[in-house]
Amino acid sequence: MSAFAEDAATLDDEATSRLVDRLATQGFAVADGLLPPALVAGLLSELHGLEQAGLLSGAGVGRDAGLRRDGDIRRAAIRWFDGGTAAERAFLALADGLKTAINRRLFLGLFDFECNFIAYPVGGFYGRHLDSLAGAKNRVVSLVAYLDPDWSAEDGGFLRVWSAPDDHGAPAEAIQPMAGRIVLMLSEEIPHEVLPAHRPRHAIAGWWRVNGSSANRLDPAR
Ligand SMILES: O=C(O)CCC(=O)C(=O)O
Ligand SMILES: [Fe+2]
Repeated sequence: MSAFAEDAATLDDEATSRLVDRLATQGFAVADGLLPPALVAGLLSELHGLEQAGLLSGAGVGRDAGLRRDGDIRRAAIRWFDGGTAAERAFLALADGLKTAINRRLFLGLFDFECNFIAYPVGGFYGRHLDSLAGAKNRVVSLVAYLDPDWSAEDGGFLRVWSAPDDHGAPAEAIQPMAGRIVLMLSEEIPHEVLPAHRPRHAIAGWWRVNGSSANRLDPAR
């Protein structure tokens, strides 16, 4: 019955290879139109349901350890995917297709994928960070997907990205979190931040990791 049957969601080959090319040359890449609109709507309504049911954690009120740990850098609430809905499974299937395309182009040996919903309240933000800390070779490529329709520039919440860990100049790009837009970043290379959102902001963030045995041989052939 769902409009996003798992097997119906396939990636457009050309758009995917353009995206992965830009990831390879630039360290990050943005694409619109790869996620089917019905899937984006389904994921947003799932996230709204989780919010209403009080099933997100770290909602910015300082009650749990996770929030105390990063409360200064992030004001948002999350929920890990458990693959329990058709929308999650369809998204994971698309992520798997992206993984194949990235591995083919960059030889990164991406292996598994973890991902969470993120809900930023009004005033929510995420300070500048790298998704993978130096020395911890875990997260190699980051994927962010945006879910909110009609996001305007006045709504804030831009994702600012820099081109290298030691780049403290002006951001390379400020990405407006439009519904259906996805962003890929090399997790160890691209610092990024989420500017304060002026309306509730809904996203998915996921990370591909390498498996243990290849974790010390990260060498994008470029
Ligand atoms: O919400 C976003 O745009 C980015 C989220 C992010 O950077 C993260 O979860 O690591
Ligand atoms: Fe991040």
